[in-house]
Amino acid sequence: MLELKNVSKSFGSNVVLKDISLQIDTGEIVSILGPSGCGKTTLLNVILGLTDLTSGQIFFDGESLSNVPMKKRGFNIVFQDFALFPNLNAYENIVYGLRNNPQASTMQEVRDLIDLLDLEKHLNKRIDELSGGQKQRVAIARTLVMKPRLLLLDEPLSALDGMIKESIKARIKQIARQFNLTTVIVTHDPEEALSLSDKVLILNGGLISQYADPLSIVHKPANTFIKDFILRQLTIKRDNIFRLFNTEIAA
Ligand SMILES: Nc1ncnc2c1ncn2[C@@H]1O[C@H](COP(=O)(O)OP(=O)(O)OP(=O)(O)O)[C@@H](O)[C@H]1O
Repeated sequence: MLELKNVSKSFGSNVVLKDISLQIDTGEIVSILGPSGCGKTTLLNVILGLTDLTSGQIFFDGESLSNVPMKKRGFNIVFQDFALFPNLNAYENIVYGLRNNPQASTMQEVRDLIDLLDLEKHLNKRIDELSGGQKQRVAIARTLVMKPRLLLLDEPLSALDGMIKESIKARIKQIARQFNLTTVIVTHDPEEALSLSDKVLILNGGLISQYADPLSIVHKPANTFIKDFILRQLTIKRDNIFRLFNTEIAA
């Protein structure tokens, strides 16, 4: 279980995270959702250990991470731009981390991941020969071979469209379930957050606006920000699609 207790973060006089307390159970998928600049990436970086806290504490399975540096946390992140090595092919990217840590995964486990992410036919391709969805799957495989205790994903779907997005969503869910892997995802898209996650953490101005399961957010919004910002986007989308499907074509 990941637990944040009264976490705050300031950059100079800019207070970006304000007294964030929450728990994420092992194996849960949690999305961090909110408008631009509300502190989503900062919260992800604070969990990862890339950014120091100003105050508060983070615990993982009861252990305080206050003095645990990023490399020793056993957490791993997939960055928004995938950060793949352009001079290596897809396979070399996937196994890159095993160079210094060969015991992290067996070759059979690597093969199983390649299979799970349907990457077999792309292994010899250069990174610039891969589509966005294929790059994303290589980036996820590269992270999973290291067997992270916690998987962090920064806007994993924002560069993808249509059915590719749906297929990556399904794979993220499958991975979290299969490996019982706690997964934290940053997104600015309410539909994505509510359809992908067990729980959604909605931030507004660095404060928790609501932290609940998707159905509670939709049916019991905690405040006007959730109603006016988050739910309004969804109802407009729903109504647009509903109108299209319910309008007859003139004969
Ligand atoms: N290293 C930094 N130094 C100074 N200020 C920073 C730093 N990182 C983030 N900030 C500030 O913290 C605030 C929150 O930024 P953050 O990137 O966490 O927001 P976000 O919700 O992820 O935004 P977006 O959706 O636009 O990526 C912003 O005002 C930003 O300018």
